Amino acid sequence: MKVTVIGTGYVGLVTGACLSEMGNDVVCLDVNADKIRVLNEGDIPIYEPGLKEIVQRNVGAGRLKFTTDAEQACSHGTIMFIAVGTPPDEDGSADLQYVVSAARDIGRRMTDYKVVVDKSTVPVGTADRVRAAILEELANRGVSVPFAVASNPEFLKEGAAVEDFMRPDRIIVGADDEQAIFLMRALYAPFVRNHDRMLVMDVRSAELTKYAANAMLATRISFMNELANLAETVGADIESVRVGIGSDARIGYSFLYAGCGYGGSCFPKDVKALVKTASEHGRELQVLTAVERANEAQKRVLAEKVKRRFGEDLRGKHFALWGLAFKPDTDDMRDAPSRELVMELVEAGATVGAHDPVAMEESRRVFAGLGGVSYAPTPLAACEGADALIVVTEWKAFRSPDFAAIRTQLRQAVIFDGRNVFGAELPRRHGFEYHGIGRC
Ligand SMILES: NC(=O)C1=CN([C@@H]2O[C@H](COP(=O)(O)OP(=O)(O)OC[C@H]3O[C@@H](n4cnc5c(N)ncnc54)[C@H](O)[C@@H]3O)[C@@H](O)[C@H]2O)C=CC1
Ligand SMILES: O=C(O)[C@H]1O[C@H](OP(=O)(O)OP(=O)(O)OC[C@H]2O[C@@H](n3ccc(=O)[nH]c3=O)[C@H](O)[C@@H]2O)[C@H](O)[C@@H](O)[C@@H]1O
Repeated sequence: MKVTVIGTGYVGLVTGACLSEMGNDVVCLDVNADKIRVLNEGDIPIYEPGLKEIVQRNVGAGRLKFTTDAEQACSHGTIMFIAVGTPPDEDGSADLQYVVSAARDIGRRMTDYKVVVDKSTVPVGTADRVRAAILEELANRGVSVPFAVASNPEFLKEGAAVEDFMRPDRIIVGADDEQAIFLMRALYAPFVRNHDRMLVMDVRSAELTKYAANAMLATRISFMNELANLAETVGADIESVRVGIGSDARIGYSFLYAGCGYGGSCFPKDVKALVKTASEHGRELQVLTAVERANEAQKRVLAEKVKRRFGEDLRGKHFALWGLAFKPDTDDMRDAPSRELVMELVEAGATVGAHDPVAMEESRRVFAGLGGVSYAPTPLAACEGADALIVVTEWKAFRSPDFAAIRTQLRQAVIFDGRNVFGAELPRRHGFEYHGIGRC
């Protein structure tokens, strides 16, 4: 099938690459010429396990092309995915300017039937705005071309994006046009071969399903983080509590890890956007408002622990930081808890020596101009001369460290474990003072 993907970020690039891997003829469009140049040179602009190989294979096979030429891209696909960013506006609502601009790009050029698919995470009612923008452009041209607008939200996780796209739990399609539903079923059939996991529903329900999923996951995390803080106060261990409740099949184990707050480009912005959508319709989402507030507070927990231990004035103190990305297996630092932590430490006068397996380049960009942050080539090197080790991201490479070697590097044997990767016992046996999240 001929497919166009507008936007080659985490979602667009994975979508285009995986669809071409299944034999589709895909053209990916982006306004960012640097990204397209990198892609055309056979590299990928993000770190995502397994993606580069798929991109290279399908570019080589001629099934995957990258362009900045809207004319070429918009005349190509029968199915036109919109996978551009929907960042938070100042008031928390999703900024739809890129989605609408992509829709206009399509409307300005389409000459035959298209299924325009919202893959970006967009508030309820956006499909209507996309349809209106396309109709307006067609009217400007004085032509009438048939098209359908469908919603097909994406549920992939960064770091596991290819696996999630190739083996989805479900594929949600919101559409009311029979031809669009038929084409979407045909496109996704290879991804759900063993049993059909495509759920077709009305467009508004599909749009809301995406926010509901992210909001539910964020709620579980904030719930556990609040309980973790309580566990510390009452002398309980949140890890025991996690296993104790996760074993109830009605609850399950997923997304119950307490930590230093959820980050990334989606949970924070999507929770805010859903709260905003509700308020625009005169409704208050009390649970989600609290989820967001709890997460904001949780992102400060590590800095508070450090200050409780070393004092409010951190001048002359140096800290080793393991992990900058908002989660393992990505270089993405959007809304990462490390950002707030580094800012708070540096503002209090401390210096930071950081290590992350892939996000150090991104970090240099994020903290450009901020003094006091240096980078170490290995986790151990980051510990040299530090007053404590702080773990922010649970990369696998951090999970079984050589505690004896770390002790020789640190000035003081103190660990703050923002992701509970070590557990208390092992570091304590090595003579460390251990501060986890919700650990006794
Ligand atoms: N990052 C993730 O893990 C997931 C993201 N989403 C949603 O998918 C959407 C995209 O997210 P990301 O891929 O992370 O964003 P991103 O910021 O990585 O990529 C968006 C891309 O769209 C391009 N773009 C913007 N306007 C354009 C236009 N008019 N024409 C062509 N290209 C244009 C930008 O240059 C950029 O390369 C968002 O709505 C997000 O909430 C959904 C599921 C997972
Ligand atoms: O809409 C999106 O963009 C995506 O958002 C999340 O994916 P992602 O943000 O890539 O990563 P997650 O693995 O969900 O982690 C998000 C944050 O929650 C934190 N987290 C996760 C799980 C947990 O138990 N505890 C916890 O604190 C992580 O450390 C991370 O900061 C969802 O999991 C995806 O299904 C969704 O498609």
